[in-house]
Amino acid sequence: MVKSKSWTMVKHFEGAPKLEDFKLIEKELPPLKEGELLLESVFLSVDPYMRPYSKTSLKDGDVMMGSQVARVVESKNPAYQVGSYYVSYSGWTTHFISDGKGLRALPTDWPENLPRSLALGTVGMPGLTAYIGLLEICKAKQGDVVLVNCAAGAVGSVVGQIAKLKGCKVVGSTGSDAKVTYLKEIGFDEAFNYKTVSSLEEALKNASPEGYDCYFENVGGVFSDVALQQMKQFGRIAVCGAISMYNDSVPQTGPYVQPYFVFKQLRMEGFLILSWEDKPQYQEGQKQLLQWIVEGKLNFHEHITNGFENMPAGFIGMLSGDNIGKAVIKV
Ligand SMILES: NC(=O)C1=CN([C@@H]2O[C@H](COP(=O)(O)OP(=O)(O)OC[C@H]3O[C@@H](n4cnc5c(N)ncnc54)[C@H](OP(=O)(O)O)[C@@H]3O)[C@@H](O)[C@H]2O)C=CC1
Ligand SMILES: CCCCCCCCC/C=C/C=O
Repeated sequence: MVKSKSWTMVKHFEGAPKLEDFKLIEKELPPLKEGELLLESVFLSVDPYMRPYSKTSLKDGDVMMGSQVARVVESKNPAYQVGSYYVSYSGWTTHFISDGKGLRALPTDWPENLPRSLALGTVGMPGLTAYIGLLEICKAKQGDVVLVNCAAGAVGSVVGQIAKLKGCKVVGSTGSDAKVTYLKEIGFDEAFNYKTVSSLEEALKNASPEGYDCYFENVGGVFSDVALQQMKQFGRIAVCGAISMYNDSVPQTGPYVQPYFVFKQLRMEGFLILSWEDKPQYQEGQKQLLQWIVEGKLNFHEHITNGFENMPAGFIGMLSGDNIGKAVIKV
């Protein structure tokens, strides 16, 4: 008998998630039936979407949603070999039984020397979000000035690096001086700490006096109000996330933006990476991201929390900005 541990959401979060909102449970898994396989999580992902989606997709006491890189430890399905690795959306759990549905194999040419955790980060959902959002939604091209916030995180750090590879000028906003230094190291032209600048408007103007062609939006709220005013004519905005608003129980109100959109002829589009998973750009993007890493053109950084027992702390830490690069839990 295999015992599986899972983290549940005790009750819906009010404001920022707290440690007492989570409970560790344990259950015995039944023996495998024909066609089934048993997997153990090796790395688990903590992502901002878990906060807004918990509101709409979980009820009190449910296991927290989420993805992992998992290894097959027993198989009664000839299509899945013991020892092979898959990405699965099976929630915050150490072991689970699958019939193979929804398992996504790691790319076959995965280099031996690359951590498999990258399948949750730069070569996984966040990396692909950056790739699709920048190239398909923002349609960034050589010479464009690109602005990205949450710039040192899993998505933002890849957005900035791809934009540089495509010949853009890149400006990043982030929440600490150490993160600003990191952004400069990975090639951002300009970076600033939004928590310490005296004026966001001035920081954006200093970084690019001529304004912005592309804005990769991860934060929303006040940042967005200020940034939208500095778009160039025909600017494109990819609305990827709004992390500054995820803990709100009362919606924020802000300045009305329609005049900027009319007189600057802006285009703003929200997107979810889930809608791209079966499109050719997803596979192409994954191949390209892996190749750029192998060629040394794309840097990655991971913020690893050790121990499944520390997963809630890792999640809370990521939401409050502890991470540079992708926040991952190592079991
Ligand atoms: N549309 C889609 O399909 C997808 C959207 N996303 C979105 O992309 C964004 C980035 O996600 P991801 O890269 O995984 O996460 P990150 O790795 O960037 O981690 C989250 C970061 O958010 C920043 N942050 C937290 N609170 C605030 C705040 N109030 N204001 C500004 N920044 C804040 C912190 O960085 P700092 O120190 O800079 O404050 C923190 O490190 C999120 O909005 C997420 O929802 C992600 C994946 C898919
Ligand atoms: C029940 C929904 C599970 C969603 C999993 C992946 C969501 C990725 C899109 C992220 C959006 C914002 O962060």
